[in-house]
Amino acid sequence: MDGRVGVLLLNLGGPEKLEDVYLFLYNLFSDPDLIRIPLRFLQKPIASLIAASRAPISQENYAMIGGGSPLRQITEEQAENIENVLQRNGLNAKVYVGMRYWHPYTEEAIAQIKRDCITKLVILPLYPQFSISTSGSSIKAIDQLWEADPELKHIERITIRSWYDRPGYIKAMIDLINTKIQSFEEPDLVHIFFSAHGVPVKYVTEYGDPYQVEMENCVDLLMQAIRRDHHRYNAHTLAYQSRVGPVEWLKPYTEQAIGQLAKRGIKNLLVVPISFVSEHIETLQEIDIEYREVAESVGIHNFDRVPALNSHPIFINDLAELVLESLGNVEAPVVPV
Ligand SMILES: C=CC1=C(C)c2cc3[nH]c(cc4nc(cc5[nH]c(cc1n2)c(C)c5CCC(=O)O)C(CCC(=O)O)=C4C)c(C)c3C=C
Ligand SMILES: [Fe+2]
Ligand SMILES: [Fe+2]
Repeated sequence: MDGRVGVLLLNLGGPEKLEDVYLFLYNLFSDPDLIRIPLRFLQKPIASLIAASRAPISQENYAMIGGGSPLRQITEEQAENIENVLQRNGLNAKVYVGMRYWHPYTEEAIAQIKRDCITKLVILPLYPQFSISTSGSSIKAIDQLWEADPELKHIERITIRSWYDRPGYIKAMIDLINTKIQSFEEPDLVHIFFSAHGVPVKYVTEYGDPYQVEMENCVDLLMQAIRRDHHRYNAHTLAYQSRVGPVEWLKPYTEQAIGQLAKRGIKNLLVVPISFVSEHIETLQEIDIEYREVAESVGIHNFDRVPALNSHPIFINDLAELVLESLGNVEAPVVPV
């Protein structure tokens, strides 16, 4: 292959220390793809107000998980592991991490990509399902960097939008779900509860975000695979967590759905975080602490969560294979880690 191949993993980023929380939130709320302030010149002043008002509660939450987000470390490990699988398959590519709202920022990654004289870049968002608010926002930021810098035009870009239907991703998820189901005393009675990160309803109804459809398809694929192994597992729910602000978000909301299931007599709940592939505050604090408390308070005492994929080998191999396929190298199956 001519030139040098790079792979850029996109992610959200998270504060590494409690002192970072305000600036991280300010970056997040300054993004018009995350909250749209109709008057553009008010975006930054309003972002600083919302960030200041949310910072204390957000800091409390980060304090509960050790004082910062583990996202950077996990994403850097994923990058290293994908790079190793690519190398083993004869592709001498370098894998970079570009975060939207914290270090290493996407801009920093692109600057390094330029210095490394990369000529072909595979852009791979670490969100299985596409949303305007996540992958969309990061891809747009990259487009803007390309428009602003003529030197970047020499780098060919291959952008992967979403990949929730990849067989390796599904297989790795099923592996984790099955292991957890078997750890319950009565595996047949386990209700599988998919908890996705929410978005405001108008993203789907007004802005055309495919997020909800991709999420529902993803759950269907996972349930089909689970039923192939265990014919009796029909019981599942998809709900949406982590809403912020006063507007309506996708429903059902996770905490309300847990209450409804308790009313139906469900006693065994296995939560599957589904919109994100790494541990972060929404799994470690919101599900493991907040939603566990909600479940306990309504009488669901057998409550567990499936771990995030992080560097699950089946998942890492699948992402490497996805990169190879996007480059047209499909002849050989990947040599696994
Ligand atoms: C697919 C995943 C995610 C979607 C969709 C998403 C949309 C979205 N998020 C906010 C507001 C906040 N998100 C925050 C943190 C955060 N968000 C995601 C993922 C998605 N967000 C993750 C993984 C994280 C945690 C990162 C980490 O620290 O590890 C936060 C800050 C935390 C807090 O204060 O609760 C906010 C705020 C909106 C408004 C939105 C859709 C429009
Ligand atoms: Fe979020
Ligand atoms: Fe949250």
